Amino acid sequence: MSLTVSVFGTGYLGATHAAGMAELGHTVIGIDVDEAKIARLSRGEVPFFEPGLPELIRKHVDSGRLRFTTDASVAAAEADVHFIGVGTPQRKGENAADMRFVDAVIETLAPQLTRPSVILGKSTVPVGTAARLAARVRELAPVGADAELAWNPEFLREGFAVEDTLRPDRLVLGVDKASAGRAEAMAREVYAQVLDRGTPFLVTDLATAELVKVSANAFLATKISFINAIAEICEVTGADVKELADAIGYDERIGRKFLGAGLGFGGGCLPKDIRAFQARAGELGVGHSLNFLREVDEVNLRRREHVVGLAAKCVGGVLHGAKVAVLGAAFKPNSDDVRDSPALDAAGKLYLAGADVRVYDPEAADNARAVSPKLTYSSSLEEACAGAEVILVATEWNEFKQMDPEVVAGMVAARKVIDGRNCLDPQRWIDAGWEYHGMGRFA
Ligand SMILES: NC(=O)c1ccc[n+]([C@@H]2O[C@H](COP(=O)([O-])OP(=O)(O)OC[C@H]3O[C@@H](n4cnc5c(N)ncnc54)[C@H](O)[C@@H]3O)[C@@H](O)[C@H]2O)c1
Ligand SMILES: O=c1ccn([C@@H]2O[C@H](COP(=O)(O)OP(=O)(O)O[C@H]3O[C@H](CO)[C@@H](O)[C@H](O)[C@H]3O)[C@@H](O)[C@H]2O)c(=O)[nH]1
Repeated sequence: MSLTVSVFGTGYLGATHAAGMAELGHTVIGIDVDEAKIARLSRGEVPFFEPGLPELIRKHVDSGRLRFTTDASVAAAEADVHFIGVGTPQRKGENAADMRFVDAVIETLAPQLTRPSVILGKSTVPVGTAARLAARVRELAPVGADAELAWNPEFLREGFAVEDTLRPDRLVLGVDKASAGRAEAMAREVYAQVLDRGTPFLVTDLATAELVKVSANAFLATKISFINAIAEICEVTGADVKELADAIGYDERIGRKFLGAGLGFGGGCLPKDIRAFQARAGELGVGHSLNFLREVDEVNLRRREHVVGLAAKCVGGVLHGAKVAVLGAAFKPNSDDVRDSPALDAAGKLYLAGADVRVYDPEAADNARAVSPKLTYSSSLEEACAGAEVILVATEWNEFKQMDPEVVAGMVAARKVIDGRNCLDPQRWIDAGWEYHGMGRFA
């Protein structure tokens, strides 16, 4: 059945979710407080880089099934179900999540709910948030208990956001067990097409659903820091972390995915989510349970220092005045997101050490310039590498993986490369006369 759906927040998650819901056959209203973003989306333009999303947004804006507005009352009047996909960033100077945006949606929307409705939260939130908001909705909504709130965490990956939205590994729904069950029935209708394919659908209580999300991200972050800690050992023993990861990854209990050693994890999710999780555990009096996440964070941040140290070694110990090409600014390829990007952080550290840094990223330069305006950005690989004394590959874009070491040799002042993502073929670069440094291999 076709429903009318609203999505509050049209950022990386919300815009993709809105387009995905339209693709599933629903009529969708995307709502944001950012007027410029809404204006662009209304023209069928996507304000960020996400493969496949522009096509999907344009398709459904053109068909009339997807529209965008800053007016929340349109959603309240028309939609059967409201998704919340606004940001929950790290609070300045603290580990905890900033809940202002989620709270603002509830305070704006709930008083306007004059007909039976369901609110499904998708944002990543501290455990306990959904129960608090469910009570607040009952208090504020003119329809009272006929407005139900449930939590439906999102697991999409940037770069694969459309695919992950339309074909998720699983759907999780946390419901208020005391409610009338409207939320579960509505979620089953919204996701009918996805469920018909046999996608696992787990219905839990509110706290479990919230914890599933942050536990998944904590596990992924831990897996990456585990292999990076092993990489540190490989670096002092001459062992090869990639061969090691292959070998342990064949054990199905371990698995090869997320054992990519390198510059570590960044982005708008993993770093802030492990910090918010620790903060929440502390509030609950069980901070000790997640002490290991502090170490996960520390291992991760050490990788950024490590590449700066390697770059210094490559230029004879003195970074001041040394020409360094940093290839990549996005936190991962196929995204223009620079939130907590290891690439940009490493570039900033090199700059602060006095290096003459040139950053090149095929998609993320504008976002990078906005957060790190003092860095120098190149508009091509050639421009960044011209005269470089060392190259740091910081994001594994295809353009960098496919570089021909013979060709790049013609651009640089010295054949020295740091492969911060272990994405180059070391032997090929060594054969072309390069000094090659990997992460946890060819150290
Ligand atoms: N980015 C991802 O890949 C991803 C995946 C899963 C979960 N999440 C979670 O989803 C949430 C959103 O993340 P994001 O990356 O899309 O953030 P984002 O910053 O890209 O987007 C958030 C949007 O919310 C808008 N907003 C703020 N206040 C609002 C309000 N009161 N009403 C309407 N819109 C409002 C902002 O203007 C912005 O456009 C976070 O909790 C994040 O942890 C993100
Ligand atoms: O083996 C690996 C895998 C990833 N990374 C890094 O880890 C970060 C995060 O990567 P990824 O998880 O692919 O990106 P996100 O798009 O941030 O997705 C994560 O965060 C989202 C927001 O919560 C969740 O929905 C996703 O399931 C979860 O994978 C990036 O900097 C990667 O470079 C590594 O260093 N080594």
